[in-house]
Amino acid sequence: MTEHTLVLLRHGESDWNQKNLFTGWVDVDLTEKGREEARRGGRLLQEAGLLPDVLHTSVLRRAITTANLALDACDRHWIPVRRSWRLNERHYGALQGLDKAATREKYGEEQFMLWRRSFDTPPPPIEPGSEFDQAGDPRYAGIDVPATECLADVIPRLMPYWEGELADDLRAGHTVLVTAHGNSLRALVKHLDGIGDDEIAGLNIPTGMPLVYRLGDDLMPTGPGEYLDPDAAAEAAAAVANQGR
Ligand SMILES: O=C(O)[C@@H](CO)OP(=O)(O)O
Repeated sequence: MTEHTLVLLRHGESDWNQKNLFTGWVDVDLTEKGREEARRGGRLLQEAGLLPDVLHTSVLRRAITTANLALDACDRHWIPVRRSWRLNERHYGALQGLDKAATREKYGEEQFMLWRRSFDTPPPPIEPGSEFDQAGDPRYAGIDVPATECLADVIPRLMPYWEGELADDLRAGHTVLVTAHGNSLRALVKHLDGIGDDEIAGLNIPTGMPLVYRLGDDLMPTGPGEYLDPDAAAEAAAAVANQGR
């Protein structure tokens, strides 16, 4: 059996993570802390001898910049890159741009958590033409930009990319780095770890922490995914879980 290596990396802290705003498809930048998280992610890869030889990113700046900084830190800035909107964060609908704590206060804990973490409750749809609507953005030309997405909506738009471009690179023997987002990575980890629709609410992906999977020929994990710095990852995942409190 050949082992295939997949490294998942959520982008470093973004401006809107720092401000505690729902982000989704809004193309915000990294904070200085987020940039340092990305560089540290790259150093962890280097120390572990896990040097990616192909990169896949979303089309959002926070994932692209994270990948650039991480790869620069491990001297892999030159590897081939593919980008896809299919790796984008889930679209947060009308919540994009809203403060998480104020939203929790206004709608209550239960509704807030249904929108944030339930498998199949989408946030209210974004108003067409409103400030954070991406419909006219040239990078999405020819794509039906969603008006909102729950995790159940992310899976069918992500899986063709997993089964296509990502599977091809993994099967070719490459060490594949995917830099993406909290919820697009939750969807991928749900598939890899076989997490049930109810249990997925408890999964939070920390920013800037490389998560490594060894996959068999069927491209399913041969063991649990492992964070390169498990203690820091657990602490950072708890901080994500507590956003809005
Ligand atoms: O706002 C978002 O787009 C996501 C990730 O930052 O937030 P949450 O963790 O609340 O799903």
